Amino acid sequence: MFGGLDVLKMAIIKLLSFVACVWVVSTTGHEFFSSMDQVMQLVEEKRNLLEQFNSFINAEEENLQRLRSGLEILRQLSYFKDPENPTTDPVAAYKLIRQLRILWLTIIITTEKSPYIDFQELLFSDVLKIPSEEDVESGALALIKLQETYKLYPVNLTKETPLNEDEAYYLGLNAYVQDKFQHAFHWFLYTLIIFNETESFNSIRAFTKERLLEHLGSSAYHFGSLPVAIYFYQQLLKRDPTNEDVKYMLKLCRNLRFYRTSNPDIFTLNTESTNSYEALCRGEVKQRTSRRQRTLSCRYSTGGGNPRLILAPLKEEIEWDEPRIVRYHDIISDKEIEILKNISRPLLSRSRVGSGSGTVSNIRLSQGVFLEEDDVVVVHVNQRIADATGLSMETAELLHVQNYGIGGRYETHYDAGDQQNERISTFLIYMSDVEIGGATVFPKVGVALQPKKGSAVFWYNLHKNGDLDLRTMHAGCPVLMGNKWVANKWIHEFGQEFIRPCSLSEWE
Ligand SMILES: O=C(O)CCC(=O)C(=O)O
Ligand SMILES: [Fe+2]
Repeated sequence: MFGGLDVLKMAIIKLLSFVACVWVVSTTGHEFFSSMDQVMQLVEEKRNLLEQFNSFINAEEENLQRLRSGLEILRQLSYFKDPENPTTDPVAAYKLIRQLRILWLTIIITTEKSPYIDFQELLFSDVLKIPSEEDVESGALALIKLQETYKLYPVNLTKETPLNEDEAYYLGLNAYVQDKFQHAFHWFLYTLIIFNETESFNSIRAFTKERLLEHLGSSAYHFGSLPVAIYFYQQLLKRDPTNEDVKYMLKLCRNLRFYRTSNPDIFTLNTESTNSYEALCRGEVKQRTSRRQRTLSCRYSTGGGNPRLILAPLKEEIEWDEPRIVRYHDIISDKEIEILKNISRPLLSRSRVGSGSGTVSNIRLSQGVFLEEDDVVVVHVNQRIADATGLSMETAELLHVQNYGIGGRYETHYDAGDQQNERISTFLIYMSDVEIGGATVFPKVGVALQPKKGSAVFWYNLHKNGDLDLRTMHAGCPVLMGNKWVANKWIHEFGQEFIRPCSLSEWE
């Protein structure tokens, strides 16, 4: 059938890697898409590349000039002027030999390697940080994931930054190979609209209209929307009447229509919640929970008479009662945040999940770093966490700074597992606001906490008896717009015995 789905998929995968190869110059092993801050630093890389590229073109122009004058000299040589009647004058012979030799050497040198060798060296060095093929591909998948979570059509997603046909087509292909046929269809449709507007301009594209129609038909077919598939296959057949594969697909779709009872609407994204995590990320908080949230209170806290807090009490807000989630406002200043970001920037690397050194996973799209107490700001922040929570930092982990990238997120997880000396509690500092998305959500209890720069949220992951509190399952929602920075302090059980006495009760 139609070359078979697998064949079509293989062809798409090949095309994807081809497109990525064309777009991407080199792979430096440096990852961009998982940190918005790293993406923003690409502006600097672009400026550097622009300057070097300009110098390269100037040098190449000079080189061409030299080659042209060499060609002119060759033409002028009397020997070449009259090959029928070559001269026997020894001086002319010597002159010819010498000039030819010099010219030959010049040609060799000027054609063999670029006069501006520094540029080539720069292109293939680690100095210039260029996005890798994986960056382009993962960035595309992150955009599709954003569409899924926030139910976005291509027009919604591209409101700020329109995409050209090739970019949109590439996103369609990425969605298609991930079996996300509805999103693939919408990207191909978006591509078709631009294609039709620009068809007369004869622009160079990575695909043909026939290919696009085939993908539209195929995405609709796999989604189960047979009438739409038939429509696009018909369009394709009009342009390519002898295409046997299309005739076969048309026949197949028409036959299947008799047996299928459902006809899913490919044009409308289903806004019913697929899971409560995504619904919370979209701000769909239940009436009941939002009312309960409103009854919770705010107060000034001195951490039970902590001398450091008597003069500057903390602004404490109860965000949720069970499990208790407390927000501390203005726990860290903008200046301290800038310092923490500056220390972290050069040290960031892709976040991992799991025990030990962990593994890179799409569940957690961000870059992070654990900060030693080398800087006084890190020491002060750790001290403030100790003051606010009243807990010992003796066995706590180092302060972990995180920056999220394109569609950056951390899907539902528990901070604690079932090891010894578990993470008894989490102190999560928001080091930025987030324009859209990026909330911290607790799907089991229906809580969504919006990042607010300078504030922090705190909760216990364990009951007093040491068992995991299942209600603390949480997630960092995908960032739709903004550059989200957080800092985590994970506080462990050991050392808290006399501060938070354990309980034998099953319920505490
Ligand atoms: O960024 C967030 O909102 C949550 C981060 C988180 O849960 C974590 O890093 O463990
Ligand atoms: Fe977490």
